[in-house]
Amino acid sequence: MNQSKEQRILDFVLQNAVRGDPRSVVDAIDKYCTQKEWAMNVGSEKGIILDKTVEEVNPSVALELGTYCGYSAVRIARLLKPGARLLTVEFNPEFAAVAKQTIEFAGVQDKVKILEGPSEEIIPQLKKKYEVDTLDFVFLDHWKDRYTPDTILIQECNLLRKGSVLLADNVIIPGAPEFLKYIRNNPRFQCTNYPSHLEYMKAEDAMEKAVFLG
Ligand SMILES: Nc1ncc2ncn(CCCCCNC(=O)c3cc(-c4ccc(F)cc4)cc(O)c3O)c2n1
Ligand SMILES: [Mg+2]
Repeated sequence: MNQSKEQRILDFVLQNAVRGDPRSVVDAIDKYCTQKEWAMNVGSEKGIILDKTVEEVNPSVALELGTYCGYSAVRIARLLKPGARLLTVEFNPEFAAVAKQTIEFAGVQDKVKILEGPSEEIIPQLKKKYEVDTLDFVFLDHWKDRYTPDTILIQECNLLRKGSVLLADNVIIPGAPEFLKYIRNNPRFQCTNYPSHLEYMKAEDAMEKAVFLG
């Protein structure tokens, strides 16, 4: 049965990156997706915005919605302090399997837990089943029309604390206009827009940061 694009990306990582070196895994995926096949990883330019935000927040508990091949999970996990952890949600089992191998090859598996299922099911389980008190950082990179309902659900589940940071990918392409309207008009969030470009392309994109004010 012929390979998926995600399998081809993983094979390229296994053959071109260095086991235990997260930077080499990130660079290998960026190289493959620049030279061979486009894929919806956050990419190197928006990845720097992600890195800077993670370093600023220095989260003990981080949540990612939309794991895909594990590119941003590796980017986030490599920056986490000892004992800190990333929970990443992916409902496509094939993507989750590729991400698991990418994360293990990078050597960050002890910091990352892949939760398979739709975000709307997983989020209400975080406190009891996954022993989360509050989330310090949330990276939204899943269905763009789930950004708003999941941000509301995260608040309803009492998962945010004063200073929790949300960072949303793709607010221009594919776009999350309803999320921007919701979050920018919500007095409980302080928003900042970071213009950038669609991964591996010249088209304009942006990320939106929203700090929960409590
Ligand atoms: N609820 C729930 N819970 C858990 C889940 N796990 C996965 N999903 C489904 C997520 C499906 C992938 C989401 N990501 C994107 O769609 C995406 C697209 C583009 C893009 C595409 C074509 C273009 F021409 C231009 C830009 C670029 C990006 O950077 C993107 O992130 C879940 N859903
Ligand atoms: Mg994205």
